[in-house]
Amino acid sequence: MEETIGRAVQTAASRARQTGRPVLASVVLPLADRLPGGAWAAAACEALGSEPRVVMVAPDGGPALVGFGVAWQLTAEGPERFETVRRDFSRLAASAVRIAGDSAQDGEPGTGLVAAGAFRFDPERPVDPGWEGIPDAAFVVPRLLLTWVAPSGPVYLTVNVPVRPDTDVETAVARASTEARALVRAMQVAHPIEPTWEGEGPEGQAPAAAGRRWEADHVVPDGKDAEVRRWQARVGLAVQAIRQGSLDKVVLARSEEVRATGPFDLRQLVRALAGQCSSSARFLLSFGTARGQGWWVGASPEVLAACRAGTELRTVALAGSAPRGATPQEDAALGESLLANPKQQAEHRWVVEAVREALAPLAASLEVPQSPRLLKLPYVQHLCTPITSRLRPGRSLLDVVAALHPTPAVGGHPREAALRWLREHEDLDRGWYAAPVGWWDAAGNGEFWVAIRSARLWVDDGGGPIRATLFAGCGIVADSDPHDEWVESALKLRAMRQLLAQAGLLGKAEKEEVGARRAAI
Ligand SMILES: C=C(O[C@H]1C=CC=C(C(=O)O)[C@@H]1O)C(=O)O
Repeated sequence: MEETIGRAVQTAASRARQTGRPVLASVVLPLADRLPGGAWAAAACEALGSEPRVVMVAPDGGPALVGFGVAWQLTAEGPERFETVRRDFSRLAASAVRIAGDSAQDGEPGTGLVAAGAFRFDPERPVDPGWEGIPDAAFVVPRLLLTWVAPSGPVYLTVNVPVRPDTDVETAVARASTEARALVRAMQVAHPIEPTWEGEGPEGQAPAAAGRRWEADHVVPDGKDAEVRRWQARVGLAVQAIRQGSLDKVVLARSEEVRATGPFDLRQLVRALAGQCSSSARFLLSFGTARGQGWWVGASPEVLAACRAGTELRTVALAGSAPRGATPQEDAALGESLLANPKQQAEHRWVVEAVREALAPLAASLEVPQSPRLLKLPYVQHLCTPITSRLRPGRSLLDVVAALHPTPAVGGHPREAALRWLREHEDLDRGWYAAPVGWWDAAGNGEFWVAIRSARLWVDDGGGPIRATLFAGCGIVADSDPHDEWVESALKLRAMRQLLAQAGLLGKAEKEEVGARRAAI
């Protein structure tokens, strides 16, 4: 290992001295042939005692990435944020020294040069204090990166070393090798963490736990009347604007502030994330804010764009929601009526059409099913249309992300009218909520998800309990009912409340509910 890292750093140092600019040395090493599913979380929890900077786990057995430290940072501001980080990353990759050591495969998805991070939803909206100092695009190339190409497939370790013209090669190699060895040792003793509950039953099967059907009186907490009224008034305004013809659909979001009642342990949070619904992409990013240390976590069911080898493209239209039923019969009936509901179908169709339109110049041969299917999650079921295609030559995943965001699943239709309406009426800075979160690599692979079912956690500089802001939104169309939309948003917030409860951050009542769910499954 040390020899391979040494070779890469030595070459990068010569290149850096020649050009007078920093160069990244990147080495990919196979770590083990096979490690059981769930081990990605163990690595993050046990390794080094240092906290992971990024955790990104694709749904349903896609690649899982756990990154430590920062070798390179890519940031950008403003509407051009997608193009800026794409260009900066391409430059970085063009000058980098890359070695796939031993029997490591060059170009395995999510190995080597990988940038992981998040974008701001709307750079044109004024920034609230909670998001102050956080760039509109914030990506890192981690110093150490563990990649599970598939849950029980090979595991790779990438070591990235930034090398400046004046870097002392010996010191840089020794440091990188020591860090890498410590991580490998930690991995050997790490115990895989299996998900504590998978969250959803197989499609068509009703969830086993009682109480999954959240009626309005369960989800409207005491003392929140004023908030409910404010929300309903805003939904009313949106419906009015739609009926007057200024837009067809707008997705209205709200947030919920929670103060932790238990101590914060990042390992617990990562464990809880591992236990989240496996048909959602799990992500965790740690970042510094003006207020102190922060984390951005979520379990999103919505793929914005995923790409393999620079060509194969996958996205999904996800919009239209119903609760889960308490019995298989009720669950199936709720699903059937969602599929047959013209309001929900219209809400969904705007997304499918917008995806078609946005992809037309970027991708060829779009495959779009005639009608949506159901995606069943622990508390809600959605209308879902998976879309596949091939990128046209010269186009990149970041071009697709820029073109798709925000889809009418999180913004509205027409896009610009919806964004203008939101800037004026939504009393919330979404920050990274509902914006693309994900990673891409130098070999044309990458995955971006829409950061819904997400929460921002932070601890003030002075210490004290962790605070969390949970986000959820609902698509509003001409015949939306403000009360139903409140219930729907409360159901969506449940995913993150459960996560916080499982991480030991929320109180007894939430924990008991999780306990009941586990017992029932
Ligand atoms: C905006 C969110 O959900 C979107 C994704 C699926 C279904 C949605 C809906 O039915 O409104 C939303 O478009 C959210 O969860 O915060």
